[in-house]
Amino acid sequence: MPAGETPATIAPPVTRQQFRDAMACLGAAVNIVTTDGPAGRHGFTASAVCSVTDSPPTLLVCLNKSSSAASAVHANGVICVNTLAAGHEELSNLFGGRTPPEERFARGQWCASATGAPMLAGAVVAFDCKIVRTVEVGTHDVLFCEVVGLAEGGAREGLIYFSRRYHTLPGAPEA
Ligand SMILES: NC(=O)c1ccc[n+]([C@@H]2O[C@H](COP(=O)([O-])OP(=O)(O)OC[C@H]3O[C@@H](n4cnc5c(N)ncnc54)[C@H](O)[C@@H]3O)[C@@H](O)[C@H]2O)c1
Ligand SMILES: Cc1cc2c(cc1C)N(C[C@H](O)[C@H](O)[C@H](O)COP(=O)(O)O)c1[nH]c(=O)[nH]c(=O)c1N2
Repeated sequence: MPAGETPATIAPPVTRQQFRDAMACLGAAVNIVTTDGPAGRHGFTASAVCSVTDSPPTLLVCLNKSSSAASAVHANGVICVNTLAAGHEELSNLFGGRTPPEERFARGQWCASATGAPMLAGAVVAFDCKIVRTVEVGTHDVLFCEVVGLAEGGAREGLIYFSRRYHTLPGAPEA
């Protein structure tokens, strides 16, 4: 559409495909959300991650209820949100579905965070969290997560998912 023209509107009801096509226009950081505990180790790729409040430090993660990671996440009650860096595209796809959990962790270097959830060496940042509330909305559970620990991985270039593709973000200049 040429700049300055009125955008074409879509009449209700908005279909799933129309919604997805529109959401593909929103760039987002890519994260691997991990868990460990009595229900075992698991993880999934998530772009639906957002800051909620800084007091107490809280973020939210939207988790598809049909994900193979869902039961472990709920039972363990802890997650680590590992924000991916440039070069992590393959790892993102590996955690993006249809691979058994242990095969996912065969790639990348992982250590246990304070909550026990796997933390990725080389992530841009990692948020170690306890799940404090869960709200079910449609196909997803919205996990409200209190951040109990942080690790800055030191990776310089970021990774973003936009228009169904990965893009690299340049890092901040050296101080
Ligand atoms: N929030 C999510 O659950 C979510 C987000 C991104 C991608 N994905 C999954 O990753 C795969 C590839 O996605 P893609 O971006 O290349 O193409 P796509 O056409 O499946 O999705 C486009 C955009 O729509 C949104 N979306 C996709 N599936 C969704 C869902 N089930 N619930 C809510 N929002 C959803 C996301 O913002 C996504 O980037 C698909 O299987 C998709 O379902 C899921
Ligand atoms: C870039 C990108 C972004 C997302 C995803 C995928 C990819 C490639 N997926 C899908 C999710 O990772 C996938 O469904 C899980 O790995 C579960 O798959 P299995 O049920 O284990 O096969 C995903 N799922 C989810 O529940 N919330 C999310 O925010 C996202 N975001």
